[in-house]
Amino acid sequence: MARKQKSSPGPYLLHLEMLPDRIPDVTRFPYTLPSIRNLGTLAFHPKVTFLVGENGAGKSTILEAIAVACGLNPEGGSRNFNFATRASHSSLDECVRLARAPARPGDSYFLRAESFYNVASEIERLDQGGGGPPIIDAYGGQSLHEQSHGESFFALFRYRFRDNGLYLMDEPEAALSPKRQLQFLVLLHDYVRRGGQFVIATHSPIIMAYPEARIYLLDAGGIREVAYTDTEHYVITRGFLGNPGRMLAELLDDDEKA
Ligand SMILES: Nc1ncnc2c1ncn2[C@@H]1O[C@H](COP(=O)(O)OP(=O)(O)OP(=O)(O)O)[C@@H](O)[C@H]1O
Repeated sequence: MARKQKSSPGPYLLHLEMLPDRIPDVTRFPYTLPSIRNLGTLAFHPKVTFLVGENGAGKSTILEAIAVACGLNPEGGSRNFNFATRASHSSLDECVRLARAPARPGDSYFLRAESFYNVASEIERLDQGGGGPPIIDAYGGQSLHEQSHGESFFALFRYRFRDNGLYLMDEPEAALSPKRQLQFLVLLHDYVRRGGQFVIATHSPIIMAYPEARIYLLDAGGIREVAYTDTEHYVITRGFLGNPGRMLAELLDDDEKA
């Protein structure tokens, strides 16, 4: 009988490489997106890789392809989840190659903020079936549906993640207050020290400040690495908070716009 390989600290993912020969139709989604057309090779940071960019730039599409290539459910969850509530995910996972390091993660999980509700429902459905310890115990024991959106996210980060884990997260900040986003950074740092590797799509200027990370910006030109202080998220937030009155006056000056 094959023995389960022991987990060891990351990194687990080295790079993602586009295989242009496998693209079925360059005129169709997702290959029309500049970030995907020009994906080339995306080298992961050994600890944390951030994907940032405007709404619709293709961050979720790329993260989903990484998740599926890792054997995770495109709608989110651990390897044990295989529910599907929507028709299909993109075919991008079939047109990329994921280069892996020799180390094996002891745990992997795909958090999609947009479908975390469905993950919570699936946990309840599986736990109603009985047999074995309740899955919800790994999330702190309290039904995720009976907690606020932010509390349930935080229960996942705090209780469910493990040492030597590979974690893919799509907008983990979606439900978190600024204070909880700071606490998220503390947890992130702890999991990184315990061997974890993360790939995170985010709009949060707080979360993307994590220092042991690489930031990739997806835009009309494709994908490129950027410094934290060069991101629009940092520049716009800093400009706004530095002088909200001035920026509001510029934005809301009806006379000038009319
Ligand atoms: N199944 C689909 N068919 C056609 N177009 C799609 C499909 N799914 C997503 N798109 C489009 O592809 C683009 C990229 O979507 P994606 O969700 O990857 O963006 P994103 O960078 O994660 O955006 P956001 O920051 O808003 O979450 C969007 O313009 C979206 O409308």
